[in-house]
Amino acid sequence: MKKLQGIYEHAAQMTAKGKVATYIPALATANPDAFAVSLVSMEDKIDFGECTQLFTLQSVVKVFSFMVAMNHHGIEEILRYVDVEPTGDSFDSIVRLESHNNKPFNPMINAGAITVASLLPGETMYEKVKSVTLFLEQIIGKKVHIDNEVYLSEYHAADYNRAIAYILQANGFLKSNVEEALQVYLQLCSISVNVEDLAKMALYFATNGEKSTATCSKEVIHIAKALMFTCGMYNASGKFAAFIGLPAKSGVSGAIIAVVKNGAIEHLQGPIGIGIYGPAIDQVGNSVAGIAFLTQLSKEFDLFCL
Ligand SMILES: NC(=O)CC[C@H](N)C(=O)O
Repeated sequence: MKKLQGIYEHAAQMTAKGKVATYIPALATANPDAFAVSLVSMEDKIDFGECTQLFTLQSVVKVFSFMVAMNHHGIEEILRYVDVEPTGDSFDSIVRLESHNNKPFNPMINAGAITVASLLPGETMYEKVKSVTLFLEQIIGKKVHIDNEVYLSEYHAADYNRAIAYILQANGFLKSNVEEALQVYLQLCSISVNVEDLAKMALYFATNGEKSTATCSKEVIHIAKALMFTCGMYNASGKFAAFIGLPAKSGVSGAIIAVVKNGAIEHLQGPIGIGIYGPAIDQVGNSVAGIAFLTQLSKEFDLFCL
């Protein structure tokens, strides 16, 4: 345990180098020094820091809503609305909505995720949100709730996302109206979890969902993992793939999931899911302590997946 403890303690010091997100007012109240990590295998788990602390998923949810939409409509249909190509731009960038036939480049950027939100199964906003929360509840094994304060806070500061949604609608990529797509998207971003929940979400990918009641085709899980590897860490995804080498997804709340298909970390063996919460983020939007932790962890325990 000593090596892992050392990696955690070293990374915890890095929180000072980041800042909590403030563009969503409710996120600005997070404790910048918070840093919690959970690692789970099929048999065991290791936790560091305050593991019961709740926070919102933010962009981490994008992977799961994409999977629910693909499971429902089929891969080919979803690919008509959103591509699987990295952008190298920031997650909220609007510039490429005028290239590439106006199609969102991938479901990990806001444009793609808002499109996916409009495609979720269900007639109403409530049913669309429910389709994703149910999927997550099956993966985590407990009920999840939406943090209404964070949702409303972002909803009232959502000009940028609303602008993206209007462009998408004008170009024929939304299956619902702008407000509904936006509300579904923002409610999904506001799903509240702790790091152990995140670790279980990551373990789902590590095991290809094999022992879970959350059904998803293997092909969809593969696509989701490939997207995490190529686009999961915003416009730092290339560096993350090159220097850490794990499929991962982050959110501006400071959440990260990282997937170890087959590893040995202290007494954990085989598929391992990693969940991280460190709200002090860098300029790209990734948890500074989280990146520091995963960089050293991957190196010390030889986790590079390729
Ligand atoms: N990168 C993120 O986590 C972004 C999610 C956030 N809800 C937004 O749309 O801006």
